Amino acid sequence: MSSSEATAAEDKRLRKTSISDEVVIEFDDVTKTYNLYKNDRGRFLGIFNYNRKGSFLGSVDACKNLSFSVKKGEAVAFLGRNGAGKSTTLKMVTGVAHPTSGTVKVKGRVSALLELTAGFDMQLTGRENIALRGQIMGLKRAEIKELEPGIIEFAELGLYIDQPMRTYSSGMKARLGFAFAVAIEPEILVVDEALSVGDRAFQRKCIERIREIMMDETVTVLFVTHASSTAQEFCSRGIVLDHGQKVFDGSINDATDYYEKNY
Ligand SMILES: Nc1ncnc2c1ncn2[C@@H]1O[C@H](COP(=O)(O)OP(=O)(O)OP(=O)(O)O)[C@@H](O)[C@H]1O
Repeated sequence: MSSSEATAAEDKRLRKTSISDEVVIEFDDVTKTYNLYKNDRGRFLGIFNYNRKGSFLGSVDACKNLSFSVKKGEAVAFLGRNGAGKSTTLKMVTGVAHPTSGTVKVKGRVSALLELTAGFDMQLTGRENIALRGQIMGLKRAEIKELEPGIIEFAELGLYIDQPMRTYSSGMKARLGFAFAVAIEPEILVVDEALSVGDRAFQRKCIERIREIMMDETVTVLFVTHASSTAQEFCSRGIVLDHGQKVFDGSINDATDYYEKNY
């Protein structure tokens, strides 16, 4: 076997290779603008275009004229410096943020390993929050009941599963968030590399689980990173963002080269 064949074989072993032609994520000329105000009162009044007191400070385009599409089964790394617009892009995929102009189309069940504890009701127990999150995601009661034991087991919460979440440590909350996100068999998985869940032992377990999902050929993965070997290990494609704009889109090796040379 020649060295290029050996490299190709190695690539095949590590990265997802069967990518379908079906487009599951499409950004068309997307701009996301955040307005900045002196204080929360100004921000609130800004919603009604009422800012006579001059609390409007300016605006930031977190994403600017961003267009790209992702096919089912692709694993794409988003590279860029702090503030480049990576999180904002992913938030528009998960539906937490909406474009100021342009369109975002997403097809399939999205699971986000970003802000794991957002949306939990701290007065409810862990078990009740599983049901609540399931309902919000449109799952049927029977489906939630089926997922529940696996989530509880993965989160390792013991008796705390029936205690109000306000009594949980921050690591315990994140563990439940992670366990839920990976239990629902996502079709699109959004991962922030900076994600930290619980202690070291639990983090190892999470990384293992993320690896398993990422290797599933039918799952589309979006991965946020500051250029790392993990992205090269799992992703076949890299998109480099700079001040909200796409400045490179190509194979992961070319993308990390571009990023390392230019930033
Ligand atoms: N809610 C918000 N209100 C105002 N500005 C925001 C908001 N969210 C993001 N921004 C701004 O938008 C820009 C892009 O931010 P974003 O979080 O998407 O960058 P990032 O590439 O994920 O950065 P990092 O690597 O630091 O996580 C930054 O200038 C940031 O300050």
